Amino acid sequence: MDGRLPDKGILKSEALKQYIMETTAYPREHELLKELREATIQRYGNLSEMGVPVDESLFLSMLVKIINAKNTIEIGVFTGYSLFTVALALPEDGRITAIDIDQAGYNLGLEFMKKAGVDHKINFIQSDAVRGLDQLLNGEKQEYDFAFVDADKTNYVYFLEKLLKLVKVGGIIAFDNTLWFGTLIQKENEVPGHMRAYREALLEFNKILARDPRVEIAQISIGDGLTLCRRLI
Ligand SMILES: C[S@@+](CC[C@H](N)C(=O)[O-])C[C@H]1O[C@@H](n2cnc3c(N)ncnc32)[C@H](O)[C@@H]1O
Repeated sequence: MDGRLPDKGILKSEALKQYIMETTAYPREHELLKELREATIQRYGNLSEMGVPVDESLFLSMLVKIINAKNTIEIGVFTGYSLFTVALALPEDGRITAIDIDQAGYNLGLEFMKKAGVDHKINFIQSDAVRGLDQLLNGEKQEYDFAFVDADKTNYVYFLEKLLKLVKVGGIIAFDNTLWFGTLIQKENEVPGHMRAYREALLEFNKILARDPRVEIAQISIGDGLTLCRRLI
């Protein structure tokens, strides 16, 4: 993703966003997640916005615990804020398979995951996710309890198809950025050019999900929009 991004998130009141962060998110942020967030800003500047926001991380952490997830998968790691969140939330013998085409971001996050003693739960695969998921499907049969998808939005339909084979019935597939900075309700010409392809893809993806009988869905208005899909069949 290149070019400057508008302020992240669907909440358009900066004051309310700040209130949420300061009252309920930052006070509960794990010290090492905070350190990773700061290191990400230092290294990546404006692109650090790609990491999930702190309030969404707290939500993901609670969700993973509520469903007693043990074996999970993540598509789109960057420096690993969401990966580290899930690694902390999993039990000691929990496992996350994480796929990203880029390894440099992950290497930054790994330092902090090692400090927290959760790196043994992570199996990082440097690969294009389309190829990575195909390899997982062709390998030893695994059943995942939870999947978090935060990679290229033009492939969300493809990721859904593959994950519906990898995540167990009753498991959750969470798709991030499904409201794409709130641009889905804007006219195309009001949206910065570099954000239009993902806007188009997400408009289509949300429609496809709404009529897919294989999943129960819930659109969560947190961060940049998070859609939970529970596999039904
Ligand atoms: C929004 S960032 C992920 C942020 C991360 N979840 C976090 O909380 O820090 C998207 C990541 O997806 C990766 N990515 C994009 N398209 C991909 C693809 N087709 N296959 C694998 N990785 C991809 C990018 O390299 C980038 O690191």
